[in-house]
Amino acid sequence: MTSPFTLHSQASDCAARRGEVRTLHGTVQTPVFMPVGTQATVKGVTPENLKELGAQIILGNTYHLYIRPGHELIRSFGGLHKFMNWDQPILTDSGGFQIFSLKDLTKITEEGAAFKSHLDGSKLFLSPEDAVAVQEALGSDIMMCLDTCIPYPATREEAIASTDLTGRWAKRSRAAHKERGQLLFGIIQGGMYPDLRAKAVEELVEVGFDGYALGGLSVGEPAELMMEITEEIAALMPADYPRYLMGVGTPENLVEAVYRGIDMFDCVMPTRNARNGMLFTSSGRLVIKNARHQDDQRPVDEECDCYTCRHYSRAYLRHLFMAREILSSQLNTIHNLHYYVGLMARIRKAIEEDRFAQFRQEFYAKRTVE
Ligand SMILES: CNc1nc2cc3c(cc2[nH]1)N=C(N)NC3
Ligand SMILES: [Zn+2]
Repeated sequence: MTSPFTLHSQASDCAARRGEVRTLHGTVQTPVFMPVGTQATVKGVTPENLKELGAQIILGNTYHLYIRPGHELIRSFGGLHKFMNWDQPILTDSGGFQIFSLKDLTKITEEGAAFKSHLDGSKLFLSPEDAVAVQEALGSDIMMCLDTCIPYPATREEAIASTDLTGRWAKRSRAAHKERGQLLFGIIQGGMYPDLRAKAVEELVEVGFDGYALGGLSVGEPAELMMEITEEIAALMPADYPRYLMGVGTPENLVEAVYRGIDMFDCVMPTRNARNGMLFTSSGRLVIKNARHQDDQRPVDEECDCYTCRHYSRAYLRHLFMAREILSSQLNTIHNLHYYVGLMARIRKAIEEDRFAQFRQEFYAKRTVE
């Protein structure tokens, strides 16, 4: 198994590292934040917007695309890249998390997950092999194994049973994957039990994957617990392979997880919060509908050079939000994604110059409560 990851530099005073992941559609510089494009679109922005703000790689979702429009239709268009006009890397999540988020999940057996479509209630089934086949049809650069997500909180017995099943499914996913350049990442489950997670790392490394993801975090557990587990398990994940923390997180979470050795992140926060009028800035968060922005001529963030901050005032963005204008979501999303992607670029530079611990201190010093 040759790793797709190259380590460029390791921080001298913490676990942070600077690297790159080679994929079929290009090489991704890490640490990296991946904008979420669940249904073959990063909501509210075009691929050109994404390139302009510096996105290297985006996320798609197997469950959603399997349900609608269907992976066979996307395959007939030459895959997801052609279908959505994005020619850079795409990572597709396996759907494990979405299936487990469905309220009326029917049942999990050794064979796979039987569930009802959230669209029309039709009965569906995905085995680990199906999830690999769907992602091969989508043509994603990085595929995720189908896993079972453990709710928080969960008993140790529940965590053991679920984690063992995820391990057996991982073996089947690997066996089902035809080596065609697409990468396949394993997902480490184990709930909030570090010993179960450590065992899961060992088993997945034994099977052999192109990268390893920490799953089942950011599921409602306290942030301290998420960081504790991240710290302990990241140190056990192979240093010469990509480390991906799924579904995380706030800007602070990203800084703390990079500090502990994580390379890859995805989170709906910058895009979802943008649509809800919550904007990230270098000094903290800004709620655009707040009356104090009504006649404020300044941009969202004086330190930001994104398209939105170069052309529009807080007053105008507040007006668009209050009027429920479509442009509100577009401009707010451009700004928030630019902030997240820009934060990762500043983190990469700080690690290259071996001053990440100092960067981390300065990052917090600037955060005032908005
Ligand atoms: C928002 N929090 C979050 N935790 C996750 C955890 C997982 C995931 C997506 C997540 N998102 N996808 C998986 N396939 N498994 C684990
Ligand atoms: Zn901006």
